[in-house]
Amino acid sequence: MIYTITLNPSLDYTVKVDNFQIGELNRSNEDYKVPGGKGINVSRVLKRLGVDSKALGFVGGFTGKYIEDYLKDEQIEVDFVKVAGDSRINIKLKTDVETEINGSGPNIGPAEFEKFIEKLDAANSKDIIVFSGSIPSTLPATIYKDLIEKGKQKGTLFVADVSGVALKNVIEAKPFLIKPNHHELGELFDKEITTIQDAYLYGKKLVDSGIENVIVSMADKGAVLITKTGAYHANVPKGTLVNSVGAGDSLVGGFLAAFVTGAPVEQAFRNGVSSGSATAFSMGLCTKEMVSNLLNQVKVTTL
Ligand SMILES: Nc1ncnc2c1ncn2[C@@H]1O[C@H](COP(=O)(O)OP(=O)(O)O)[C@@H](O)[C@H]1O
Ligand SMILES: O=P(O)(O)OC[C@H]1O[C@](O)(COP(=O)(O)O)[C@@H](O)[C@@H]1O
Repeated sequence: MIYTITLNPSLDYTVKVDNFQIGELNRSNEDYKVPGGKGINVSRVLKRLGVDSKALGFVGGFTGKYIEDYLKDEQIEVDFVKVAGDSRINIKLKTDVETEINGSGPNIGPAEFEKFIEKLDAANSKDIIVFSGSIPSTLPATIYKDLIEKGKQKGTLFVADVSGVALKNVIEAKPFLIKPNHHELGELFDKEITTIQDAYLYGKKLVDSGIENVIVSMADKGAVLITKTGAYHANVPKGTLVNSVGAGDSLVGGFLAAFVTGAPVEQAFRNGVSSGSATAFSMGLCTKEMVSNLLNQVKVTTL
């Protein structure tokens, strides 16, 4: 089973405004709501690619109910711990550029945290746990690291798509795979990373430190995969950027969907990049059809 963990789920509210004027009354041309949060997006992409997963984390209030109902409608198994406050609303403003405002999310108390840990304790050596997204301020900043160290003793595989301090901490626990984007990798090393060569150099440092696989996603420059035995670059297919929200989560989902069928990591990586681009070229998340249509344009080359 794949468990996706979203500690701070969201209702993503996307608003399209042509000719946006700051400080004025603007009216949207189009707006829509979807459940969000990185782990939830991974579960939704996995489902679209034909792979089941279980979504864990914390939800609360009317927004939490919306998130849970939406996922159930998509036949995604959920096992969220309920909290008293409302799950956050993240605003994705689409003008001539993309602007995001992510909320802080509800408080999580010790009893709720304990319930979550019990649910996660069910995972065993056949399972994959995906930790994605920000850590609510009421939880320990080392939560991902602590849980990886504990779970690795049981043989569970861990994937992490996190940033900032959480990424720093997670690295110490040496998960099976991490997927920073080039900004997040740059922040980690206090260096601006813009080239494939730099993504490789700094990603390699992480593999040398003991992480098995590192994928550095680079938006329209594709992605770099570094493993213990090799390094690869994947280009992106041709297409028009429609929406980059969830592109990174789609890469992770696409990777895992292929990996669980027994595909080697380089092949899973190719499927991940195709999935990321399929999402970038769509208004919502990728579909299986789009991912397979774009796949033959994604070439994986050895670095
Ligand atoms: N403008 C784009 N054109 C084509 N593919 C894209 C674009 N932006 C993102 N992608 C795809 O999505 C993947 C993840 O995107 P990225 O923006 O690096 O991740 P994140 O959402 O985590 O910041 C990329 O590796 C690529 O496959
Ligand atoms: O937990 P964070 O870092 O605030 O991120 C949450 C946001 O990330 C997303 O999961 C999108 O992530 P990516 O664009 O990196 O794939 C949104 O759905 C959500 O609003």
